[in-house]
Amino acid sequence: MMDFPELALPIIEEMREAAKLNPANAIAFQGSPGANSHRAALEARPDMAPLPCYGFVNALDAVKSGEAGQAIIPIENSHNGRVADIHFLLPESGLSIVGEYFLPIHHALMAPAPQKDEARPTLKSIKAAYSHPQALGQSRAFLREHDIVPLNFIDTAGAAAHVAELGDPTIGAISPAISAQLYGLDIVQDHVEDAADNMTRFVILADKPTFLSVDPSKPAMTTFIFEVKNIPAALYKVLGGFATNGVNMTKLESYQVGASFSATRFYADIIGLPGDPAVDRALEECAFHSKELRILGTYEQARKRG
Ligand SMILES: O=C(O)C(=O)Cc1ccccc1
Repeated sequence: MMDFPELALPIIEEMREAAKLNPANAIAFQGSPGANSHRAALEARPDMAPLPCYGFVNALDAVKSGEAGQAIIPIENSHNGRVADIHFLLPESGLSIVGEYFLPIHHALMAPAPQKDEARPTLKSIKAAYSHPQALGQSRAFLREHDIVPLNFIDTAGAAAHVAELGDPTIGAISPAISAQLYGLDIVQDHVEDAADNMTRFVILADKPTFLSVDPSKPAMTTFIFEVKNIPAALYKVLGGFATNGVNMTKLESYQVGASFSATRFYADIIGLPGDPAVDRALEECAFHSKELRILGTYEQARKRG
């Protein structure tokens, strides 16, 4: 299936109409109404109209085509690692990171409400549950403990709508509690995430960087990708530049480019912004040892680091 569940369509249509009134003031997110990304959009940009998009690529395309002024995308989770493959998507999209947002995440297990004199769904009666792979990963121990088979769906709220459409009381969804209300499901158990401090970091994207509007007196982050030259110790030398200039790197991830497995690209976050002499020197050294260096964005910290 390459489209939203039918049950979600009336709400989506309403949200699309609202976003169309002023596209520059719309913020695209991936998933059906009620998804975590929807809540992140409402909290991070309360004055903007959230625009639901089926996949991450559709959310980025909405910004590129001018249907939305910004997009909000989950990139990493405190307990389950990478979320969207933003490493691939973002450099290709040509968009810039203009902000970040941290959202505490809670999941509920829900299932179709009983018809007439049917029994209410219980932990024992649910055999399988649909959700976004991240939500399933964040509830792994809970699912195992209750012998519930995890089934992938493109987003958590869409999973809830899908389960409501299936109407099978043995098949549940792991989704934010609000989805139960939106799609008419029963909450079997709330807070099924394995870690109470489950947190997801989102990035906010736009077609123009906000580098010049970042207040230099406020703590900022800079995100960039680089591909080191294929010589021994190139990464060591790049990191040396950040070390000697006292620039704090808070994230470094590697990923393969193409099928040769010899070209490794890195995705990094540092504290600070270009224009600061220490950051400029470290980035210059990084560029010297790299085939490619691209800044994806400089933005104010949503949360103090270090
Ligand atoms: O499917 C959703 O609800 C999303 O927004 C993606 C997601 C899933 C789990 C945690 C954070 C974000």
